[in-house]
Amino acid sequence: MTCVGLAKTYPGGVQALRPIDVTFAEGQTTALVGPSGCGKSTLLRLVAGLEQPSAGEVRIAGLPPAGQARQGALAVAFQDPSLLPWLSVRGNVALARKLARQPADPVLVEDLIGLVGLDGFADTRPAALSGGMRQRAAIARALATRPRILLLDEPFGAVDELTRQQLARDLPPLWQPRGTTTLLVTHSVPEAVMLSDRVLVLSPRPARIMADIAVPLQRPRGAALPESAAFRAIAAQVTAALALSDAENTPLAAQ
Ligand SMILES: Nc1ncnc2c1ncn2[C@@H]1O[C@H](COP(=O)(O)OP(=O)(O)OP(=O)(O)O)[C@@H](O)[C@H]1O
Repeated sequence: MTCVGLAKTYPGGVQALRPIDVTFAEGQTTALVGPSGCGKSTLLRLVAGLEQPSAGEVRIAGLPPAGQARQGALAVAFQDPSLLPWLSVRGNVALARKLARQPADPVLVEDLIGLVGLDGFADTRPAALSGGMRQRAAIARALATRPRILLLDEPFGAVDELTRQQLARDLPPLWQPRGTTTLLVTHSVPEAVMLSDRVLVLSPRPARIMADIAVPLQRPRGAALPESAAFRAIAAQVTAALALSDAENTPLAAQ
């Protein structure tokens, strides 16, 4: 997946993204971190085909993103999960396959619901779930089509800290062995390092890539990994790059 000269200025003149050139290797997970409002979600929405670029383009296996989403090859789980209120968790997860015209796979649907920790809530409707549970349902839904590209925008934002850490350990094995290319927006440095093969640190708005940091830590990654020297060294690198990015913050960029 490649972004070539990808830039976005919103109607009204807010420049969110400077022209960005970046290639995401197949099967890799990349975390996007940067100051609030810098343009991380904009980049994700452009890659998802939910937003049109002002310049440049996104290519996924040589094609624009829109067609990929329709075929279920590209899936998103965003911070505010848009689950259908009249369907149960199971119904929402299963619907993703139907919309992508993939055959029903009840076993996969049950497996995913269990893996995100919603066993016992498969028949529950979104209104009766907590925010964190809805986010987990959205992750299960995103994985239901076995996408090649997975876009996660602060997917654990409403999840408590312990569950967050558990999801950061348990979820990557769901997509990594399948060669899924994953982009993850997060505000948490430990989460970025735990989940990814690469961390991109973005500048204040309009975003550009300030640092491109490799995360060559072995998988699977266990609960003790954040205590290791290797993990801490990478986290320190990301934190230092974020501090540099913050230092660039002008009153204009902070608006
Ligand atoms: N639809 C829109 N119309 C106009 N401006 C927008 C729109 N969406 C986002 N913006 C602006 O573009 C800039 C980047 O927003 P974006 O949501 O991409 O940032 P972000 O890095 O994801 O922020 P956060 O970390 O706070 O979620 C912000 O100044 C925002 O106000």
